[in-house]
Amino acid sequence: MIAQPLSATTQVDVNADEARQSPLFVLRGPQYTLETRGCIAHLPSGNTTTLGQRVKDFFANAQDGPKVLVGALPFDPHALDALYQPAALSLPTALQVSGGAKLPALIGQSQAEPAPNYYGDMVARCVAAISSKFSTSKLSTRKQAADQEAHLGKAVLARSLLLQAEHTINPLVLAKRLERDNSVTTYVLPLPQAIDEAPAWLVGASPELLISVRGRTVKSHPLAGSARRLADPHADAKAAAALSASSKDLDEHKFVVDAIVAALAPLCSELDAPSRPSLYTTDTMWHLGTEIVGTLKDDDISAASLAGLLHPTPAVCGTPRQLALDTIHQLEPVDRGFYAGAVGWVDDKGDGDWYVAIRCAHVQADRLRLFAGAGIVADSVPELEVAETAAKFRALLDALGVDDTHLHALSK
Ligand SMILES: C=C(O[C@H]1C=CC=C(C(=O)O)[C@@H]1O)C(=O)O
Repeated sequence: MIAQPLSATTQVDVNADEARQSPLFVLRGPQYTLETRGCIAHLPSGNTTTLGQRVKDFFANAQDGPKVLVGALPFDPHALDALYQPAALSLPTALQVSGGAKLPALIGQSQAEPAPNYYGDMVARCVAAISSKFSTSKLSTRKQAADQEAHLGKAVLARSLLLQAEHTINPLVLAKRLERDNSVTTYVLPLPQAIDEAPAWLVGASPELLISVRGRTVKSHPLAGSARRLADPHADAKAAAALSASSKDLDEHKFVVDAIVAALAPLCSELDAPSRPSLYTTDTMWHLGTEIVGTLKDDDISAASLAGLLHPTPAVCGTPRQLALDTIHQLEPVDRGFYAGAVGWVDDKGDGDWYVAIRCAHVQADRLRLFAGAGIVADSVPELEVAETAAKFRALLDALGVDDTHLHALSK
């Protein structure tokens, strides 16, 4: 559907009410922008294992309208996804937001859930649960341990920050602020909500491509292993060099690449993944990243079925998957919902792009819940993971104009 970068620009005037009446989906990345309006039909919801088949059945019986489904997968692969066929695709748009591009002021104290010290305790408990078979000094026994599916090697633990605004937040204004970082893909999409609740949105700026399909070409760009960007260029370069050389971060990264390669290899005639990650940077974070590129054996495999197969990768969940999911459910006090899920689109030919739904906020009326997670491995240090998650909130906090002096909840 979107093979070429689009360049035309139109202007639309959108306020929060219109956005609600006409569900608006926006995915804006360095290569192209996809915007959709309205909703013709919902994909019957289900879990990741049935996603590919449901999408296929949907397009086999699709009504008139754009032959594309847009939406989100929740973090929990057993929970229900939320995809729909939009009524119209818009050209790339310079959003003119009614009332100017203002966000309401934040009021009251932010609330960290869990509190940072509790998060540190969660990390310590997780490190204790990680099998010594996975310690970086014992890599030779690691594959054996993973094969047994019995030993936890990595789990990604998240925390959240609740913020209260003076009045209703327009999700499009927040997305527009996030767009200032052109290394990320920003997204805004409506989320399922209870009938008596205000409209809910997921708004974020993801640096991480879960899967992209164009014809038989597949790409994935997993990230794992992080360091905060620093204002001083010399210190910033040192932080990046330290990240590249960190055995703990390289280890954390390898879990993700191994899982994606293992899932894609049986479906590809060619698959290329560099043996060492490279540095990837956003305005606020350094990451280790690996570009994986392959050729599918079969035309019949859609971006949706691959997203369902890969999600949740060890970049947001852990290894082995089920054990990591159990650990996350035991330790995290707040349900992730669609944070650490995936957002994207798939068309009737199977092409599509799905991004990992990180660096985001769940926005509902005048409240925002920001999420940030960090990969925990045998060598993780609780205080450093508290600091890393604090740094990962920065993308959203900068967009909201919140500085550290107003944010006691971030690290205390
Ligand atoms: C889970 C998140 O980040 C993932 C992506 C990049 C680096 C990560 C890390 O270094 O832990 C995480 O795996 C998040 O930002 O909430």
